[in-house]
Amino acid sequence: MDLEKAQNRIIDFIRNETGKAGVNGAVVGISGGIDSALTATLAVKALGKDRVLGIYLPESSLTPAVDSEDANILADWLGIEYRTIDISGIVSAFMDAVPESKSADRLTRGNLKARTRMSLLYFHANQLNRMVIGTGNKTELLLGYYTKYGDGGVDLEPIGGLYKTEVWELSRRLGIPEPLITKKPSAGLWAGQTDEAELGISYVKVDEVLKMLEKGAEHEKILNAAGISAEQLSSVTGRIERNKHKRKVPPVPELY
Ligand SMILES: Nc1ncnc2c1ncn2[C@@H]1O[C@H](COP(=O)(O)OP(=O)(O)OC[C@H]2O[C@@H]([n+]3cccc(C(=O)O)c3)[C@H](O)[C@@H]2O)[C@@H](O)[C@H]1O
Ligand SMILES: Nc1ncnc2c1ncn2[C@@H]1O[C@H](COP(=O)(O)OP(=O)(O)OP(=O)(O)O)[C@@H](O)[C@H]1O
Ligand SMILES: [Mg+2]
Repeated sequence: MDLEKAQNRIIDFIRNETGKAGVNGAVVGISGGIDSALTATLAVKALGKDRVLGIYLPESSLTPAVDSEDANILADWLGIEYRTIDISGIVSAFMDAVPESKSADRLTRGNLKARTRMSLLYFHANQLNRMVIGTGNKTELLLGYYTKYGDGGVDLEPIGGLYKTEVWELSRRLGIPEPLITKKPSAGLWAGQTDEAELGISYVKVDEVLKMLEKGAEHEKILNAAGISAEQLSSVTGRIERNKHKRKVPPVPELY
């Protein structure tokens, strides 16, 4: 990939889409992770620092302190307006109102957190006449590795054409502070969660696999070239298949 060209296209995309929508700017959830860091950086290049609001949305009992430091470092580096809203009280009020949620599995509870963050970002977008800028990369979008209407509930996906490994490359090129680039990717939905452990494969390998699948390569060839197990490959293809619905608008029955 020509990263210079990709960067310019993404910047134009953000400028054009927000311009067409007639909004005043962007709202981005800043987690201290690299996807949001790159997205916010490109949004600032497209719109200027005064039109990008970054919101850090920790859960006090769970989010590691390093995320707060990294989110702060990024916001300072970009010079954007930055707010912090703790989601713990909202999530626990939900749990109190829905008693069975306390015994729900960690995935169901985790998705609730992602959807709580989405609601807070849209609150600000509504108030300020801005768009919610998503941070999904191509790897996540292909795998459906995001919460439907949670972190997937956004107005634009500017880095949705970049594989995760390309997110790292472009981030280095733009001089994003290194600790955010080397940090292990995590959705932060439960204690100790990391993307690669949950997916059962590294991002380097999964990107290799996704690129080969995109070119229509045979599974046998992919197994040999990527050096992964048949179980890892079927887990990847299973995710793609299972999560196809996330990339469609909800179906409507034909009545005539
Ligand atoms: N065929 C179908 N057609 C239409 N809708 C269908 C469907 N199958 C399920 N559904 C709906 O989709 C729901 C399941 O999807 P969803 O609610 O998204 O839940 P699900 O895909 O099960 O879980 C989200 C995954 O994304 C990961 N995640 C979330 C957030 C952030 C990040 C990150 O990297 O930062 C990662 C998370 O760790 C988990 O692995 C079902 O409850 C149902 O409502
Ligand atoms: N604590 C948080 N504060 C604000 N936004 C958050 C928080 N956690 C998640 N989000 C939002 O959800 C998005 C999806 O999370 P995801 O983990 O995929 O991206 P990331 O944290 O930016 O990067 P990484 O994959 O390196 O962890 C984030 O980019 C961010 O917009
Ligand atoms: Mg993260």
